[in-house]
Amino acid sequence: MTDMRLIVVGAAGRMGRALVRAVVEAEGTTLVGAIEREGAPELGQDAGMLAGIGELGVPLTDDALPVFARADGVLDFTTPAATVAFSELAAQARIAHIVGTTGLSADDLARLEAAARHAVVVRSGNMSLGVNLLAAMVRKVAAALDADFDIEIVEMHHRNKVDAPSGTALMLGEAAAAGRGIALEDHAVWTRHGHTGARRRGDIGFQTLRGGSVVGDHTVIFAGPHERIELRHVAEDRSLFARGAVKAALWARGRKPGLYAMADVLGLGD
Ligand SMILES: NC(=O)C1=CN([C@@H]2O[C@H](COP(=O)(O)OP(=O)(O)OC[C@H]3O[C@@H](n4cnc5c(N)ncnc54)[C@H](OP(=O)(O)O)[C@@H]3O)[C@@H](O)[C@H]2O)C=CC1
Ligand SMILES: O=C(O)C1=N[C@H](C(=O)O)C[C@H](O)C1
Repeated sequence: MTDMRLIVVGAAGRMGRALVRAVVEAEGTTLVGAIEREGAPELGQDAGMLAGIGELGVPLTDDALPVFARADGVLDFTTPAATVAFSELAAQARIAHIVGTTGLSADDLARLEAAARHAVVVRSGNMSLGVNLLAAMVRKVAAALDADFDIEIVEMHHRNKVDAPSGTALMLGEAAAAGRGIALEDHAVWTRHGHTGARRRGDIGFQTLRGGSVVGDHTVIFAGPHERIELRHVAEDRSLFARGAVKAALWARGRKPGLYAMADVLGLGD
């Protein structure tokens, strides 16, 4: 089979550069385009040079349309607004859209779902094997324990992260809620400050830490009477997420249009 032709959007970003390296390193994929936002200072620069792997002959451009027309898939770790716009382009071009962007609103998600009627969309708040396994474990543990065990989710990320809680923390919260058979939005506690009163039975709490260069730490705590279970994942390098995204693109090739999750790619679905 010929190589899958991939585009990286947001190619000058932290994840964008890791994605360029992952596409070049993977077997069966070729980088055919690198997109950045209009006015970005990196436009015209070579994607490989920016990613620290030498010249690839792929200059960064803000003219997405012709690039989408010659690709099979797009890897997108950008911003919610950009991701929604790229989902429409990917749907028109009928190419796979791999979405790692977090902080999407309900309206953004509805627009991704609409795009997924025409093309394959794989979306996950975390593309690593470890976190997707962790989510499956959290669901099982939450199903096995009753509300005598209080669930708290703690995450820490680098100082430049703009959304909170992290997409991964939300995923883990959804997994815990699914295990318990409750709706997360009815039980989530996003912040605590001041005289909060005692903890409400069955709530799922979120704590967000930001600082330094932390790639991504997540802990799910089940705190019961006289004992505590803590399930933890530590991401050590962004290449982890980038390799997951390339794996998702290869999995998406030739598949029916629809909205899929990384759990589908990894065979961890229900
Ligand atoms: N699902 C997962 O496994 C992971 C998800 N993420 C998520 O990925 C996203 C990006 O993270 P990160 O790389 O750290 O962020 P960065 O800010 O470093 O990168 C985002 C890039 O997208 C660019 N961009 C913004 N708008 C557009 C546009 N319209 N067209 C093209 N490019 C655009 C930005 O340009 P500029 O800066 O010039 O605005 C920037 O270069 C976040 O939502 C993060 O949470 C991160 C890691 C793993
Ligand atoms: O912004 C990041 O850096 C990360 N974002 C994702 C999230 O919001 O969970 C995944 C990873 O933890 C890194």
